[in-house]
This record gives sequence, C-alpha cells and structure tokens, in this order.
Amino acid sequence: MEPSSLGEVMEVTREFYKLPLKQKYSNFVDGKEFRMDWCDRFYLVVEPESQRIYTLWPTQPPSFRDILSKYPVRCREITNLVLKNLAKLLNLDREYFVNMLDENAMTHARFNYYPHCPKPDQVFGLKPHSDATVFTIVFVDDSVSGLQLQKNGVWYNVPIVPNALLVNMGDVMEIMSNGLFKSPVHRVVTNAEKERLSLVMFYMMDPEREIEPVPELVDEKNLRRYMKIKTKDYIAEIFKTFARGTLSIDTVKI
Ligand SMILES: O=C(O)CCC(=O)C(=O)O
Ligand SMILES: [Fe+2]
Repeated sequence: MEPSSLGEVMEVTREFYKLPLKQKYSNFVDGKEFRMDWCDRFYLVVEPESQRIYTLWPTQPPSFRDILSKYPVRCREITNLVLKNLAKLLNLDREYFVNMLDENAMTHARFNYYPHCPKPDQVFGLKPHSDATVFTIVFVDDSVSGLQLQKNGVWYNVPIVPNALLVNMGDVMEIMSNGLFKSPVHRVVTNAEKERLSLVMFYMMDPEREIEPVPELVDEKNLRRYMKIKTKDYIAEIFKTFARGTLSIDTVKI
C-alpha cells in the first residue's frame, strides 16, 4: 500500500482521538479475577458494506468516512493474496480460504488508543490474547512501540517498520490448518510517557459458518486437534475468555 494512503489512515485515527467530543475513559480495575486494559477501543463494522452503521461513523475529521471506506478495499486485496498463498502451502485449492470469507463474512475495524500510563508495570494496554479471527491486519503506531509477541514462553517486541502492515494469523486459521499454522499470543504494554495508536482490521467468517479442521489435513497420522464450533459461538466465547484472561482457542482443543 502506498505510504501516502497509510499516512492518511493513521492521521484520521489520530485526529479522531484528539477530538474533545470523544469521551475518553481509561479503566484501571484491579481485581483478583478481572483486570481491565489501559486503552480506549472503538469498533466499526466495515464489511459487508450492507451492515455498516453509518450513524456510528464519526463525522469528524471530515475525511474519516472517505479514507475509512477506501482502506478496507486495499486491506482485502492483501488478505486475499496472503490467504491464497497459505492455501497453496497446505496443498489446498488456492481459493480455499478466500472462499471462506464470502459475502456474509464480517470485517471489523478497531481503533485502539493507549493513553500514557502512570503505572505501566501494573496494567496492560491489552492483555495477552490471540485473535479469534481468520486473519488480522494491524497498522501499528509509527513511533511508539508496545506490541509484543510470545514465542516459547518469551515475549518479543514487534519492531516498528515504517509504512508496513503487520499480518497476523488468527485462531480460525490455526483450527482449520489443524495446528499447522499458529495463532500467536500477543499483548500490548503501556508506556509511561507516550500515547500510542493502532488500527486493526479483523477478518471473520459468516457468523453462521462452522470452524473446523480442513478434512484433507486430518488422517490417521494427523489426528484432529480441534472441535467444530459455529463462528458466532466462538465469538461469544472470546468475550468470556478475554475478560478472564484465558485463551479462547483452548476451549476447542481436543
Ligand atoms: O495495538 C496493537 O498493536 C495490537 C492490538 C491487538 O492485538 C488487537 O486489537 O487485537
Ligand atoms: Fe490482537
């Protein structure tokens, strides 16, 4: 994607979060079972277009709508390209995963704003989680880091790469690939001095479609590792597990 279009997208996100009319509320609830995250989130359905609720779309800054209408189109091109190559890697029909994201598939845009935090050692910007999506495209802040990935129990900082988008495999791909692909656990740490922004595109299937390992990838040698679950039930699960700080994918592992 051209650096100029990416720059515009980050700029409208920044402008939006500067608006006084936006109610800013940061939560710090320190309980035994429940810990809120140090961030403001704003979700919009962007696809299917018929499900956009334009009354919720900010009218300020004035270019918000226009820019946020074009961005998903470009992200979809990236998604399709990567999904085709992932299917090829698994020796499946190249369109296999692309076809899962049919006309009823849901794409959410999530705008994350992490205010600077007076107690960065006590609260996360976003708790450890894996994305309950097919696929996620993250546009991270171009100057403040904070996103970390877990591998073999160790946390690694995700570097800031100018004008780059981060493509993240979600739980659905882990389940469908019967564990060949991994949906990485990640988190966002807070920063004592600086605020941070990100814009995340979440690709999910039609809520009525079922998630399960691709039959071609399961046999006597490669036993089935995940149960079947309807997309909408999996989404309902996320809200419970995220609040508890556990992983949704663990609920469908066999
Ligand atoms: O803010 C980020 O860099 C990542 C956000 C994220 O992981 C999410 O919204 O699921
Ligand atoms: Fe995430």
